[in-house]
Order: sequence, then structure tokens, then C-alpha cells
Amino acid sequence: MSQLPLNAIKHYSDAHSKPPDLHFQYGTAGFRTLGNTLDSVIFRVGILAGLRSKRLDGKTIGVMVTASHNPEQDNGVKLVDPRGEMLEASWEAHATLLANASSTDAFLEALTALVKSTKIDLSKPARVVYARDTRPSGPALISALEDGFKALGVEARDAGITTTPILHYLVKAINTKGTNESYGEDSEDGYFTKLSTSFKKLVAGKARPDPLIIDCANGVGAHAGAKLIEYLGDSFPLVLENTTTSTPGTLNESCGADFVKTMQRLPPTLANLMKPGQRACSLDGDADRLMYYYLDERGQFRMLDGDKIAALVAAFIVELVKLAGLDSEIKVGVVQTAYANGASTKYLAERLPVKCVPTGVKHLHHAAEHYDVGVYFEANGHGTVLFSKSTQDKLKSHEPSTPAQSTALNHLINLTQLINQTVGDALSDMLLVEVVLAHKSYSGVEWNSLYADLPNRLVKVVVGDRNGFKTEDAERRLVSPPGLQTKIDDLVRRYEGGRSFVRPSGTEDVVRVYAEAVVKSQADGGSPYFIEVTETYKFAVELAFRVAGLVYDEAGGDPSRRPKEFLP
Ligand SMILES: CC(=O)N[C@H]1[C@@H](OP(=O)(O)O)O[C@H](CO)[C@@H](O)[C@@H]1O
Ligand SMILES: [Mg+2]
Repeated sequence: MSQLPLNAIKHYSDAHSKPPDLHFQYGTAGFRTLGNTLDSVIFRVGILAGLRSKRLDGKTIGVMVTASHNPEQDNGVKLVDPRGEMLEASWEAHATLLANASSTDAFLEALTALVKSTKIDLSKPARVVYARDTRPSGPALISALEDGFKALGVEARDAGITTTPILHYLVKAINTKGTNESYGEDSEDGYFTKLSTSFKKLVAGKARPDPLIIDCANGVGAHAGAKLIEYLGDSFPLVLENTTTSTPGTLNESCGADFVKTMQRLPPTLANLMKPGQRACSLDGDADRLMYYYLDERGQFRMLDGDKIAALVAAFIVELVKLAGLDSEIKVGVVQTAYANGASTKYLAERLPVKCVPTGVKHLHHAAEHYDVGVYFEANGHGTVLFSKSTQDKLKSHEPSTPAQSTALNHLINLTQLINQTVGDALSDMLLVEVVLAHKSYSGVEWNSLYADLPNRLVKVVVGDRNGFKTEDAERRLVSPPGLQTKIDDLVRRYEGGRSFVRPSGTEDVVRVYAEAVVKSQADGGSPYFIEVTETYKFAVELAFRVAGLVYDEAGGDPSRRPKEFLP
């Protein structure tokens, strides 16, 4: 092929016309919106993925159809680059442009321009591997995607219904196949074998833990979890809950990692299964986020979020590096976002280099690549650990001088196999957590006591135009609308342990407000407090709602519809 097959593309494109009046944007999580509006977008993404592959000399590109933790009626699509990472940022704009071409002719024109501007050699092969989650809108969207592949003549491999992190694994495994950097067998079996083999080595000789309950969010994690159990055999007792992937309306509904993190409580379906001391975790709808929790001796819910996972894992790796005698050569660093609990940042920064970056996995991932070992987690439970190429080489070539050094070195090597280094992976992260707990003989209680979370609250504000909100300093300060940051600063100053920031969401049409606070200063004459929350969270909630009020008024919200919680 030396030219775009315009006739074939036109033929298929006419069957996937763009709904008028809708604007699509390739954001932090790819395209994501109501599933029944995405037909044209997904068809076009099929062609775009093929072109991206051609641009990269026929390397395999991944396409994942999912809307993760979002409601069941939503769906979405994201592209995965050859090393298993998120699509390169400059191509996000190409994706948005193609998705918004108003007609088939406009689409063909945009494609022709893209081929020219990015210098795509059309004679190269196009290879794509694709998968979807369990959403009911999935099958129809997959056939739109396949039409895109047919239109361009893409060699496409269907990975079926699987998790986002498994798709990322497959992309990297396919592209490294037969090289000395092989990431593993390019199949689900290869993935589970890699994880389970390294896990078994890491927990060999350790006491068998109490069963762990996994809330699968009624999503694709239920399928993957069931397979993982087969591969782990007796080495680790897992109990899967919320596994009804074919009952309409259940996906992410009052369960899953996002529910737990935002509601800061137990999924109701687990209430009767949990006993004091019991630990459990929740996956999200595509199994790339993980939240842990347990019930304390009084039966109180205790959450162990992404920040707690980062603290646990980073400390463990630092300890192993030291035991292996490599602490002068391998430096461990942590990457967080502004949503990291202030107490976690303090705990980590006292021990390690910590960097704060804007929200979104691509920012965290890229920053983590600058460390020898980069640990990154979003507070919501998405994260992983990256071992640089030179670190992995060092681990392989280092000659240990004592048996203790040798053991620590082997543990580190096994960790590089256990951890899915392409992207956050709830199942791989869960095994990682369990390895650390087993090695440290920690229950949830000891883990939780690494530091005490500052009370916090996240609030959404619906505004006319979120693009009017611009930030700096890794999203911790607003530069626009002008003057608003000063007002926020004035409010925050009235709370002990106060911190608050405002940023436009990259995935929803809202502005998010985050606040932490311990106590209100005596001097604050603020509004009467009337929202019922537990005593501990009272001031964080109050600060969040007062900042939300500032945002609402500033953005010109209708005063008669001002939510009553948004305190003056
Ligand atoms: C506060 C929060 O949890 N924000 C999430 C959410 O982004 P927003 O830009 O805040 O909508 O979705 C992203 C994609 O899943 C995730 O990376 C991020 O952490
Ligand atoms: Mg997800």
C-alpha cells in the first residue's frame, strides 16, 4: 500500500457516521463517554491505531475498549504504545481531530493530512492487538473497531475480554518477543505464569496468610481473578466477591476501588463477610486500580489506599536494596500527585526523594522513569514500580558476597517479574502487597500504622466552562480565574493542617476540589456547620465545601441552584 485505501475507508466510514453536535476529546483516559455515542469514534480509532503502527515500523499497538470505574452505560477507548505504555501525547491531538471530523469526506481529508504531517510510510505493515472489558456496549463497539481494521487492512489480534493491564502486558510481550528484552510469553497464560511463578518464589517459606477477599467490582477482574486462583494453587487463598459480570447494572455499582476510595467505606455486599482483622481489597472495572482495607478490632473500616501501598512497597524495596549491598548504586524514588494524602508525602519525603506531578498516569509513569527504581501510585490506587534498564542489568550481574545479600538480590529480581511495569495492575499490585505483608509479618493494623492519614474530602463542582480553570505547580495552585487562589489561601489559613487545591478534571466535565484539615482555628468566624459527618472529617469536609462555594460563585453558577453544601 503506497496510498490510503480511500474507497474502502469511505465504504466503512459511511456506516459509522459521527453524531452531529457531539464533541469528543482524547483525554487522560482516552475517549470516554456514553457507550452508545462512541460508534464512529471507535471505528476511527481502529484506523488511527493501524496508522500509528505503520508509523512505528509495524510494531504492535494496543487498543483497549473500557470505561474503567465509570458507570456501566459509559464506555471508552485508549491506545497503548509498543512498550506497553500510554499513547504518546502528541498523538492524542491527532486522535481528537480525527474523532471530530464532521463527515466521511472531512475524515478522509484529516487522514490524508495526518499521513503527510507525521510522514507515515503506508507500505509498512499495521499490527494491532485489542481487547474489551465486560460492558454490555462492548461487542458492538468492538465490531466498529474491527471495521476500522478492515478498512485499512490491519493485521489485528483479538485478545477478547480481559483487563487493561493484561492488554498492556500483551503489547509489550508481542513487541519484545524473541529479543533479549523479552517481557514474557505473549498470551494470558504467559502473564499468569510470570506473575504466579515469581509470587511463589517470593513467599516460599512464609506462613500461609489468612484468606484475602477480592471485590471484583462485577467486572473483568472477576475473570482474571478466577484464572489467577488456578495458577496460584495452594500458595495463596483468595476469595472472589462481586463477580456477576453478566447481570445488567451491577458493574462498579456500590462496589469496586473507586466506590471505596470516594465513599471511604466498605462495599455493602462485603459487610456481612468481613470479620474484625479481616483484610480485603477492591479492583475497579478494568482491574488497573487497587484499594485495600480491613476492619479493626472494633469492626471499624480502615482504608489502605494508593498512598499507603506506595509507602509499604517503597520501604520494602529500599530495605531489599540495602540488604543486597546495592544502596550506593540503586536509588529508589517516589512519584505522587497533589491528591496524595499530606501525611503520606511527609512520611515518604523523610525517607526518600518524592516528586509531585500533574494528575494522570502518563505524568507519573514518565517521572518514575527518571529514578533507578521509581515507585508511583495515585491515591486512588493506580500505580506500579519501574526498574530502569540499568538497574535490571545491575541486579542480574551483581555478585553477592554473603548468603543474605544473595537472598535479597533474588527477591529483587523476582519483584521485577511480579510487577507489571507497563501500567498499574490491580492483580499484580495485590500480589506485591501480599509479598510485603508476608515478609514483614504485617497485618492491616501494622501496615496502616506507618502513618495516620489526614482527614480529607474530594468534591466536584459543575461549572459552565472548566477550561477557564488553569493551574501551575503540579496543579496545586490556580492561575486562572485570576484572584481565586488568593481567596482559597485565605480560607486554608484558617484551618490547622489545612491544604486545598482546585483543578479541572481531565475525564469529567467538572472542577475538582480537594481539602485536608485537622482543626479549625479559633479565630475563624465562618459559617454555621450543618453537614453531618464524623467528627474526624468535619473540618476537611467544611474546608472542601467552602472552597467549592468559592469556585461555584466565581464560575458564575446560578445562585438559585447553588448546592446547599457549598458553604459561604
Ligand atoms: C482525583 C482522581 O482520582 N482523578 C482521577 C481521574 O482524573 P481527573 O482528571 O481527576 O478526572 O481519572 C484519571 C483516569 O482514570 C485518574 O488518573 C485520576 O487520578
Ligand atoms: Mg481503571
